[in-house]
Amino acid sequence: MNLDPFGWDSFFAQAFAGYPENEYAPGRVIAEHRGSYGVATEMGEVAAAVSGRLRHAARGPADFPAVGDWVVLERRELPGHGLIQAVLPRKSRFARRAAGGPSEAQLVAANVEVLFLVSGLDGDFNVRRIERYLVLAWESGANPVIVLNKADVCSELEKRVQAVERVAAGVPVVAVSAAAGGLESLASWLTPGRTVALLGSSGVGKSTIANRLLGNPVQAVQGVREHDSRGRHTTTARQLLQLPGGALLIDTPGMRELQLLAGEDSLEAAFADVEALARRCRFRDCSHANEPGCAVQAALQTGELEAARLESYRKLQREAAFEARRQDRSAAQIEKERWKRIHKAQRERQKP
Ligand SMILES: Nc1nc2c(ncn2[C@@H]2O[C@H](COP(=O)(O)OP(=O)(O)OP(=O)(O)O)[C@@H](O)[C@H]2O)c(=O)[nH]1
Ligand SMILES: [Zn+2]
Repeated sequence: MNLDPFGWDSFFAQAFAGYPENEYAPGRVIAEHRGSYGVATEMGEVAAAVSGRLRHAARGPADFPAVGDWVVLERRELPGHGLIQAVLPRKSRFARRAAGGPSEAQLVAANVEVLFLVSGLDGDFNVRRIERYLVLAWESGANPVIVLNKADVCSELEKRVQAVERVAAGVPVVAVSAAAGGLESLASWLTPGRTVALLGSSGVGKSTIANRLLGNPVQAVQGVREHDSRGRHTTTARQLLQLPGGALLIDTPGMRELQLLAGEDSLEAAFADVEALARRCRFRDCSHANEPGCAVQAALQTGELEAARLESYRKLQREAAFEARRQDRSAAQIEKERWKRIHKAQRERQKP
């Protein structure tokens, strides 16, 4: 099987070049179930597990494979058994706080190239929330595209698109209606072999868009997710899906739980306008409260900067600072958790 349709390219080929081809084969993680992986390889899809070597070398959850990762498999074990020896460098990564305890980031997806940030144009419309998602996008390394859905029920379309464009800093903004119209305006990002993902709050239409992109409603129901009796989503195993046009969609439940886990750098990227103003303040450590010569306050006066945007930036800065303190754990604690994981894995293996 040719791996190009799964997104194999020169970036990954170069990373794989260090592994002898007669011993190792590359593959892409297309599904993850507690500790085991579905991996697409030249020999077809295999069920795979991480090797003891990888497990022991891992410094944290982020060193384990995630959906979308390209991994290095032991060739002699294929196609019957996939043994993952290494994870190739990532183009992008999406992390969330690991469940249970003060643990470090856990990956929910890797190597997303285009991230559709979905927002509703209906009563739920919220520019501040879009700002937050943009920070997340910059943090991940994927290229964001802002998708404003439900254009069919929006009476002030132009005004809202412009409001978003003002905070988007050059990120493309498209208005669509997944339910009523088509998604042709997303086509230019859906090129063969390119990996995309949808991110946005509950109810904005991510499932509707995913089903539309998948084209075949029957396949969409089976392949993506179904609403169970309680109206909640249940998920199936396949999490990296091939769209009819050849693009790849990562659709994992983990993406739904993503919260801001951003560093200062991505904040600065998302709020470059405020940063540029702050650099013009008279005092280097200006708090932009009531210092003389404050360019930020001046911009608020002229209306160049919206007070809500500044407040949003401050709030996100506080969160980032909190997160940084949380992640600043001692090496001993990381080591302790590593051993806990190893022992747990050993117990799992010993189960009949
Ligand atoms: N009017 C209108 N409604 C839409 C559109 N797209 C989706 N909806 C509706 O919005 C509701 C939520 O859509 P979903 O696709 O389930 O939203 P979601 O983002 O997947 O939500 P979660 O699964 O909770 O994360 C559904 O009732 C959809 O029918 C649209 O373009 N226009
Ligand atoms: Zn200032």
